[in-house]
Amino acid sequence: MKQLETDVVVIGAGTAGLSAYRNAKQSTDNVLMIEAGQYGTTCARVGCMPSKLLIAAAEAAHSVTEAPKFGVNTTAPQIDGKAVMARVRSERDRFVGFVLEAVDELPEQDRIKGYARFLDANRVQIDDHTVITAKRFVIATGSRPNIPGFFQAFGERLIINDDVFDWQDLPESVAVFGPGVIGLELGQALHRLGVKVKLFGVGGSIGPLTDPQIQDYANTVFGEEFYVDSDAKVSDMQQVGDKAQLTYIDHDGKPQTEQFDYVLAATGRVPNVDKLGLENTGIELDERGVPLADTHTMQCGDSHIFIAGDASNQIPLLHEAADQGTIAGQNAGRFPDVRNGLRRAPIAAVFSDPQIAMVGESFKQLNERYGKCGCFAIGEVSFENQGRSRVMLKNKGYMHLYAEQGSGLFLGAEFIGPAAEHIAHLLAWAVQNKMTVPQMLDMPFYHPVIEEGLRTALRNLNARLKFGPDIVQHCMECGPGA
Ligand SMILES: Cc1cc2nc3c(=O)[nH]c(=O)nc-3n(C[C@H](O)[C@H](O)[C@H](O)COP(=O)(O)OP(=O)(O)OC[C@H]3O[C@@H](n4cnc5c(N)ncnc54)[C@H](O)[C@@H]3O)c2cc1C
Ligand SMILES: NC(=O)c1ccc[n+]([C@@H]2O[C@H](COP(=O)([O-])OP(=O)(O)OC[C@H]3O[C@@H](n4cnc5c(N)ncnc54)[C@H](O)[C@@H]3O)[C@@H](O)[C@H]2O)c1
Repeated sequence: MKQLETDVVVIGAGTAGLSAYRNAKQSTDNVLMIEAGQYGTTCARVGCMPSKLLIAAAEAAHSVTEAPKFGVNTTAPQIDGKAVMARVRSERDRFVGFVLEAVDELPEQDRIKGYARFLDANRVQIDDHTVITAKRFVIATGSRPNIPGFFQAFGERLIINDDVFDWQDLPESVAVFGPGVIGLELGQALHRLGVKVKLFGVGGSIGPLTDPQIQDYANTVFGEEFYVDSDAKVSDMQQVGDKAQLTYIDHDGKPQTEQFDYVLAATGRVPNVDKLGLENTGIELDERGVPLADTHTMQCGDSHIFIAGDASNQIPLLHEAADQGTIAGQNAGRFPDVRNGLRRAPIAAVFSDPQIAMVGESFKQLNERYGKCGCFAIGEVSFENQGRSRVMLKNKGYMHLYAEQGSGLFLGAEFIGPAAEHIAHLLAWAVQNKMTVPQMLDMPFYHPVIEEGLRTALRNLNARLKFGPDIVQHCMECGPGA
């Protein structure tokens, strides 16, 4: 067994780990980064980027399908599944290539391949070849799909997102379990690419939404386009030959038995912390075995161990992994001088159509914080008659904005609608700058743009905060259709 000594060990070379490594190096040269799997990051290999590539192909197909509604007649789109998947894979490989180039540029002696496991609070063993003694650690081991055991009945017909992006061709049919972020994005994209898709959930939730009214709207909109049952009753799961078979109760209450080429499990993700030997470190874990870490320093208790990215189970998104990696890496590098890092306003977007976005505090978080004191107001707008959205035939959507009574402080938003990824940025910047609703209404709004819908919701919110009059229907100074 090889023995090494160093100042900082970073476990995991994903987005959080790479960022932690770079930042720790600013304080000490002695940093080792351990990677058990392939370099290239989850985001580039099997996450953000290939999913958006598949969605882009689906959008291209959908715009052809929609063209006759503008008087532009076309034949139905001819989808070449092999070509779709070839582009997904080749562009994905390009993105992965950039990461690999960056990793290659790091000093070879700093990179160790193998699975790291804590022997005690200052030693990790890598596979069966190396033991490293270190003064500080950053855990950046990411997450993996959480697959309920009963799905094993589908045998090799059961797949996860990783498998989709290695397809050589599109299948004929897929049952997707989990109408969360991954299930919605991939399920709708596959449907638009001509794959027969049925999307099953539990408990009625859809996407990351917590506001019941926006959830209902989302359930209706997606259900109008393809089969979505976010509170499904599914039984008799099994593999039959080369198909997955299941029985479900359809929207009319009738049992249906159906076969699919694949069952895609998109039922949430769990942090990769269970096989790390954390019990040997003495740090405090929550009920799910995840280290309790300060959200501003990423420090586990008052220990010399830091955590970042999906492993922390805080906010499993790419930009959060990068930020947490920066904070954890800086603090591990200069420990015991531990400092608070920048945590930005929460923002999340789902690349479905219509898109979904969450900004600041969610409806659920606000209710937990304020209880039933009536201390926050909700402003709303429907995008169904919003001018620019109707022009583009993108007029499906509903928005809720939240602000504090008395101060008018803008707190957050949940919405589904056109260009939600962009509007979410305006709103997140407003949250981070601690803007009030009147201040947001002082900002410029062009015409005709989707943001005019946001202005209507802000005006409605302003009135409900008792800061101004209710919105005027068909407001003339707003421009036609605003
Ligand atoms: C399908 C999908 C789509 C997504 N789309 C988006 C999106 O559009 N926008 C967005 O913001 N986020 C998206 N995400 C989430 C985003 O990909 C993750 O939040 C982010 O990649 C997490 O980065 P990380 O560094 O924590 O983990 P990873 O990049 O997974 O890195 C963890 C690394 O640790 C290694 N490792 C694990 N255990 C050990 C060990 N014991 N020893 C050594 N190495 C180990 C792993 O091999 C891995 O390389 C998506 C995720 C998925 C699955
Ligand atoms: N656009 C993005 O930013 C993006 C895209 C994809 C993934 N992600 C990240 O990845 C994370 C994981 O995504 P995810 O979609 O796997 O998780 P998720 O938590 O968003 O959704 C899981 C869904 O599965 C459902 N579910 C659980 N058990 C089920 C069962 N037995 N049968 C049917 N449904 C079941 C849940 O009710 C929920 O709707 C997300 O939280 C997000 O942070 C982000």
